[in-house]
Amino acid sequence: MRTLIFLAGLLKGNRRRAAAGLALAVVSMLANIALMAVSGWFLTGMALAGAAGAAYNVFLPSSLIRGCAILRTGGRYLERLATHEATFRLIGALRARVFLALAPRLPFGLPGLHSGDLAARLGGDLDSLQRAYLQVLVPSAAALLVGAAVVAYGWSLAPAIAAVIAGGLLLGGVGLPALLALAGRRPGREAVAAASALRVWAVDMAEGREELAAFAATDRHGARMDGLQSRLEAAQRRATRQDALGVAGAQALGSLLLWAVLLVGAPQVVVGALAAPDLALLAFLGLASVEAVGPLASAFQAWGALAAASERVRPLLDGDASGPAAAEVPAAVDRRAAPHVRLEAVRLRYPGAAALALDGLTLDLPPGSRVALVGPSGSGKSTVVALLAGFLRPESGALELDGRPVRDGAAAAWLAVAPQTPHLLAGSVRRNLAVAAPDADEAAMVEACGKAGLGGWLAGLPDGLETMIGAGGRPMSGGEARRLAVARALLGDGPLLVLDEPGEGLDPATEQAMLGRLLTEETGRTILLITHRPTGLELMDHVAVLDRGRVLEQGDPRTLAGRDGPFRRFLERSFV
Ligand SMILES: Nc1ncnc2c1ncn2[C@@H]1O[C@H](COP(=O)(O)OP(=O)(O)OP(=O)(O)O)[C@@H](O)[C@H]1O
Repeated sequence: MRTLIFLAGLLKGNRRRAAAGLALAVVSMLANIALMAVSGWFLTGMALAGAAGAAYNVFLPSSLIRGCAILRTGGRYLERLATHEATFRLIGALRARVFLALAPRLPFGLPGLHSGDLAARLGGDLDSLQRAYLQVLVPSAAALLVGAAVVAYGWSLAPAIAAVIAGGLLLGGVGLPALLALAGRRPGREAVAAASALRVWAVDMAEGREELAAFAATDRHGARMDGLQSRLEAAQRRATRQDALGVAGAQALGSLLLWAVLLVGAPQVVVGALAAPDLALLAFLGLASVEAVGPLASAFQAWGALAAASERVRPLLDGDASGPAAAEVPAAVDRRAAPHVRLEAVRLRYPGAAALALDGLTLDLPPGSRVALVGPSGSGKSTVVALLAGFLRPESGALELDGRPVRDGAAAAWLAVAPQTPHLLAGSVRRNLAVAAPDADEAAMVEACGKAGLGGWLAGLPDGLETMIGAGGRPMSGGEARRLAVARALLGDGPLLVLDEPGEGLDPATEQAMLGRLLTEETGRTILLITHRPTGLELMDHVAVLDRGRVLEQGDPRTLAGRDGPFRRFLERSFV
């Protein structure tokens, strides 16, 4: 039921087109059934008239037959157009909805979800859902409407025969499909689960190939993938076999229904209660009406895979409600001037985590200030950045901008972040830098690289800014990638500059020089430096020592260095 409500909800905004598709499906089905029934009636009537030597008006039935044939062909064509159009719109809207719901929750909002699994949900599962309307909703609704119309018409001619047809349709439309659906549930779920697991393992195989080779685990990993592939194929084979059984069952049912109608109707013809042409009409009506319920077998069968896919896609959309809301940014902000940012007693937990990552953290970032967050690994430094960027939402406490509590992510409008593990786009150095400043010229890019400590690296590249990096390009060390991210942040005009471990991979002297340059040249910007190294901290206005999500000590670095406290111990590399 939940699946049905979910699927019906997907048609929102597309209901008129979907209803038109259904109406056309009903019309073309009825035209096909009428074509068969009128033909049977016409041939029998003509044969009887011929045998009796009586005159017979062929014009009305033949034009009816021609009309039905045209209606059936035209209706089918238009139905295909309408239903496919509705399907493509549905899947387009669904993909956009899922993506928009996911975007703000990545990278932290989907705990335990492997990227391969996510890819499977965004690929195969969404593809399965696109069949919901075409393969399940339209055939089911059409079968109901057409079946009711056929039985009602049959009832007006011979109630007993109509009851036989109704029984046959129920058997073919409910009994047989329900049986197949029950049998198809397991293979359907198994196929979805195996396809998803296969993707997860394939992604691991591709991304972790070096580790797998180093531990001689490639063959084992490959064997596991072979096993999953066999499971997938076995589930698909079983599903196909059941599909074929469904089609064969529906055809056999049509023939049986024809005979059953003749058996029940013949005595009525003999006693004169029913005209022979009408019996022929009803027999063909029974045979042809099976067409309406035939697709239900595969519809019910597809239900297993569909229910599994909708269960897997629904949680992605749950983010609509639970993920961070769009940042609340005042309409007229000057994005060149940093606001006064303050974190007030923020308590925060990662989705699904038991422990608090920030535990009552208070931090002040006045405009133009240079603030450092220091502390051991896991103390919560990068979490502060994720909070400012709006990826995470505080459990309690507040993020304040210019003294006003705001919803999470509002500070992101002013941010320029050089993250700890930056993502490099596949493309040139220029393309990677242009992400932050599409209009920056070559001189500005070279200058930013120089400031970030990448001047020598860039000068040593024969193709300079056109050097290809990222996936398939030139490999960069972790430190180089991080400094490229610093150059990118410097090129952007966000006045709230956040540098997460920018000196990693540099020797202390080079790191000191780079930080010194940044801090003296980037005037006017607020700088939040995140580090677990002591280099350059004496250049900061303010440092906060973090441990387990709490500030142990904060203040002017020169004052704190002279005091026997956490900061002094941190400088002495004994941590707190
Ligand atoms: N995605 C996540 N899901 C759950 N817990 C997380 C996640 N990321 C970090 N944590 C936890 O939150 C706490 C703070 O992590 P954070 O990355 O902010 O530390 P850090 O001080 O930046 O560490 P490092 O110096 O190693 O980068 C740690 O206990 C960490 O295990």
